[in-house]
Order: sequence, then C-alpha cells, then structure tokens
Amino acid sequence: MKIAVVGTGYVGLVTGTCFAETGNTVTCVDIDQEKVKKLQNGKITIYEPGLEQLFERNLKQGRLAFTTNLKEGIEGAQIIFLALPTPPGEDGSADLKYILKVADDLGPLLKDFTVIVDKSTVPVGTADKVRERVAKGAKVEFDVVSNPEFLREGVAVEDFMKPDRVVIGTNSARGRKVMEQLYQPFVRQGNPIIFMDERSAELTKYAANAFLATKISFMNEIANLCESVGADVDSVRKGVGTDSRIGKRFLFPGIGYGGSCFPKDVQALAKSSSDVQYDFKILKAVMDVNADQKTRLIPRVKEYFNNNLKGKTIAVWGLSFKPHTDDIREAPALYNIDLLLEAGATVKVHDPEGMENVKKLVGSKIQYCETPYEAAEGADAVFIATEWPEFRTPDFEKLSSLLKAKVIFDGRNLYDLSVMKELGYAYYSIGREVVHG
Ligand SMILES: NC(=O)c1ccc[n+]([C@@H]2O[C@H](COP(=O)([O-])OP(=O)(O)OC[C@H]3O[C@@H](n4cnc5c(N)ncnc54)[C@H](O)[C@@H]3O)[C@@H](O)[C@H]2O)c1
Ligand SMILES: O=c1ccn([C@@H]2O[C@H](COP(=O)(O)OP(=O)(O)O[C@H]3O[C@H](CO)[C@@H](O)[C@H](O)[C@H]3O)[C@@H](O)[C@H]2O)c(=O)[nH]1
Repeated sequence: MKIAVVGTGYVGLVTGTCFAETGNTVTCVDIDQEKVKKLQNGKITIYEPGLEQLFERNLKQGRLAFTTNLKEGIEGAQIIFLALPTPPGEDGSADLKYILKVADDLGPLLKDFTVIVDKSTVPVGTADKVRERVAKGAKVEFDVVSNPEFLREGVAVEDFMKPDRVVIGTNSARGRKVMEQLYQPFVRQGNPIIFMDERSAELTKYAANAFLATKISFMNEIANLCESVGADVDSVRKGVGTDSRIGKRFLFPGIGYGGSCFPKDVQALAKSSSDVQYDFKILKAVMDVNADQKTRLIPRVKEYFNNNLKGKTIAVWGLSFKPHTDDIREAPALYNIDLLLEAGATVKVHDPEGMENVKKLVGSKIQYCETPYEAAEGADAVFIATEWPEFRTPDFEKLSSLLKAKVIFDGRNLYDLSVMKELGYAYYSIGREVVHG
C-alpha cells in the first residue's frame, strides 16, 4: 500500500519505518526542514534501539521517503497517518492545533478515497472534529479512523512490530477493511486487532496511560509508607506483583513517572473529565503524588549535607526520562538538577544518550561528563535519576576512589542494601531502609 505519515517525530518515524519494513511505500512529512534534510540524507533523528537499521534499509530500498511538502507527501496515498504533537494547552487539555491545521490543509489535496488515521493521542471527539475540517475542503470521499499508538520509547520497534493489540476505532466498513489489511503482518496469533467505535478508541488510549500512571503512583505511595513503617518496598512489590490479577509490571517505585506521555495524558484526561462535569478524583491524586515524588530525595540530600549544598558537588547519573532513549521530556532528573542548583550545589552529569538534548535546554549551568566515573570524580555524592544498565553494576572500587565520600542517593533502587552496607556507602533509596555508611 502507499502510505503517508504526517509528523515525523517519535511516533511518526517509528510508524513510517515499520510500515515500510512490511513492504508498504511510505512518505513521511514534517514541517521541520532541518529534520527532513537529515532524514533524507540517511541520518536518523532519534535514538531508538533497532530503528536505525530498519530506517537505513528501507531508505536504501526506496520504500521510505521524507518531504516537507504535504501535497507531494500524500500523493497517491491510500492511508494518511496523523502523528502530530498534542501538547498540553494552558488549561491542561490536549492542544489540537497541529492536528486541525493539517486537517484543514488536507481537504483540498485529496484526489481519491483516502483513510485518514488519528495516530496521535487525542481527546474523545477529535475524529469528529478532523472529519468536519477535512470535509470543508474535500471533493472526494474519505474516512477518519482512530488508531491510538501504545509503543513505549526504548522498545518502540518491538512494541510496534509485535503489539499486544491494535486498537482501531471506526464505524466504516471500508475504513475497517483497509486498516485490517495494513495491520495483518503485525498481529501475532492471539494478539488481536480490536475494532470499536472512534470515541471508545480515543478513550482507550487515555485509560491505558492513566491506569499505568496510577499503578506507578500507587506503588510510590506504598514505598513512602514503607519508609515510615520500616517495611521494604522490594519485598512488598514482589509479594503483590506475583498475584496474576495485579501483575509484575509497572510496580517499580522511584522518583516518579516522566516522559512525553504520562504527565500530559493524565492531565488531559482529568481536563476532559472536568469539561463534562465529571470529577475524576483518582487522577488528581495520581498527579499530586507524582509531583511530590519527583523530588522526593532532595530533602534527604539537604539533610545529609546539613542544609548547606554550597561548595558541594553532586554527580547526577541519568538524564533521560527512562533508559534506552535520548528523550528528556518531563524527565525527573531535570527537576532534581534545578533544585540542586537552586540550593547552591555544583552539578556534574552523565547520560549515555540524553546529554545533547539537555545541553540545548540547560546549557552550561551544569558540567557534562563522558562517563559516570568522570562525573563522580571529586563529587560529594552520586544521585541516580535514570536506571541505565551501565549504572547497575559500576566498579565500586573505582567509584569509591573517585568520590570525596561514599554517598549515593538512588532514585531508581538499583543496588542491594546488603552490598551497600558491605561497601560502607551511605545509601538513600526509595521505600527501603537507609544505609548510614
Ligand atoms: N512519543 C511516544 O512514545 C508516543 C507514544 C504513543 C503516542 N504518542 C502520541 O503521538 C503523538 C506524537 O508524539 P511524538 O512523541 O511523536 O511527537 P514529536 O513532538 O516527537 O513529533 C511531532 C512531529 O510533528 C511535526 N509537525 C508539527 N506540525 C506539523 C505539520 N503541520 N505538518 C507536518 N509535521 C508537523 C513536528 O515538527 C514533529 O517532528 C502525540 O499525540 C503523542 O501523545 C507518543
Ligand atoms: O514501574 C514503573 C514503570 C515506569 N515508570 C516510569 O514511568 C514513565 C513512563 O515509562 P514507560 O511507560 O515505559 O515509557 P513511555 O515511552 O512514556 O510509554 C508510555 O507512554 C506511551 C505514550 O503514550 C505509551 O504509548 C506507552 O504504552 C506507555 O507505556 C518513566 O518515567 C518510567 O521511569 C516507573 O516509575 N515505574
């Protein structure tokens, strides 16, 4: 099939590349000229394990192309995916201006029956709005289908190629048939395409993200309670996670959830609910808990240094909002760095992939280091914000020799308490006993 993907950010690039990989001809459109030029020249614009190889192969074989020209990009396409941003507006609702602008532009450009697919995360009713906008300029028939995306950054290719499920919201038999054909190669036996109406599909995406965020905030509260009552959150997590009704995943406490999705989507669902006079109480608590949790370790840091961080150097390990991505959107690390700087500390950082993006945002207020050890050299403490695998088993002997004192604040519970005790570290983590060193 011939496919166009409008918006070549995270989701657009993964969607376009994976559809090309299954034999379709894909043109990705973006208004960012620099991004498109890079992609045309074979340079991938995001760090995502496994994507580069697929991108290069499909580009070389002519199944994948990039353009800034919408008219050219959608020429002959049977399906047009909208993978455009839906950032939070001032009131917390999802801002639809990017989607609706493209919907306006698309109408007059359609030449034949086309299926327009909302891939972005959009509030209930957006498919109707897109349909209205496209219809204003269209002279041919078209369908608007909701097809929310559930991929996780860091494992996006795997998630896209082998999805747990594909959700497709449409009331049109014609739209359904086209989508069914397109997704056939991705749906493993038992992992179905779930068809439903558009509104239910739109809400399914928010419900999934909000539920996962709730799971995390719930576990973070359990962790905080563990600290007060002398329980160990790792044991509690294992104890509850083995109940198959609860499940083991997304129960890891830490310094909160971040990223480009959970924070904005939970907020947008709360706003959509209040717009229809529904008071979604749980969501408010989920957001409150996360706001506090992100900087949960800062009072411990201050307390440890007798409320005086002036002259102290903190090595922050991890900047991206989670491992295996260079994405720093809503990364808990950034909130903590701000507070450390505000308190007068010098901050040295290392992240395997996220440093370039942080440099653009934060500049020279912090020192960027090539390795975690370089960050630790001469530092008064290590602060772990992201659980990159390389931080899990450091050379503790080397680390101890580089640090001024053996102190770790761990926002991701990477180390065994017994190991920390044996090594003589002062070790503060989440929901576990404090090791005094
Ligand atoms: N990032 C994720 O992991 C993820 C996963 C599932 C769903 N989503 C949802 O998918 C949507 C896109 O997210 P993303 O992370 O890919 O966003 P992104 O910001 O990485 O990319 C969006 C792209 O759209 C481009 N764009 C803006 N206006 C345009 C226009 N008029 N024409 C063409 N291109 C235009 C931007 O230049 C940018 O490259 C959002 O609704 C998001 O909530 C994201
Ligand atoms: O047990 C856990 C699991 C995750 N997190 C944090 O939660 C955030 C989000 O993690 P994850 O869900 O793995 O990353 P995303 O790439 O943001 O993916 C989420 O958001 C996407 C965009 O909507 C959806 O498509 C995915 O299904 C959904 O998992 C990160 O800050 C993690 O550190 C925890 O704190 N504890």
